[in-house]
Amino acid sequence: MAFTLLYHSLGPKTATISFLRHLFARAPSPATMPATKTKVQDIIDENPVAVFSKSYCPFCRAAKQLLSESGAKFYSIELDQVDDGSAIQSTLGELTGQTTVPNIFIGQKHIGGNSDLQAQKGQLPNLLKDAGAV
Ligand SMILES: N[C@@H](CCC(=O)N[C@@H](CS)C(=O)NCC(=O)O)C(=O)O
Repeated sequence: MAFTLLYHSLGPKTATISFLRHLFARAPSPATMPATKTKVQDIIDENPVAVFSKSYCPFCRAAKQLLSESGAKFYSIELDQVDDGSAIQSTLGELTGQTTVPNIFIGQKHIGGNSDLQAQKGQLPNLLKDAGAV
């Protein structure tokens, strides 16, 4: 209907370009999809420790190992094994400025990646206690 109106008022070529532009301008990118943003925020809010991870990532393994050795209960999601993994990763990029995994939150506070977690090893017991993760 919208295309027919455009076709008659603008002509076939301009109508096609205009219609396509309209379609793509309205399509939200995965990162801006409200459902993904809500899902990411819920994961952060509902878990004392949240690790956004990938199953094959050695940095993710090291981060989860340190958390386990520290006695922390943590939530982790493997972004390479879920359908919305890349949308979640984009949303995390918007939220934290970090586009790599692992992307770690303790007590709703953004810690960063594995190197950031390892650098906070000394403060980790207190951080985990304050967050209610141990
Ligand atoms: N310095 C970072 C390195 C993290 C990193 O390079 N992760 C890789 C996966 S092993 C990554 O996110 N690559 C981009 C991607 O998977 O999209 C850290 O310590 O966390």
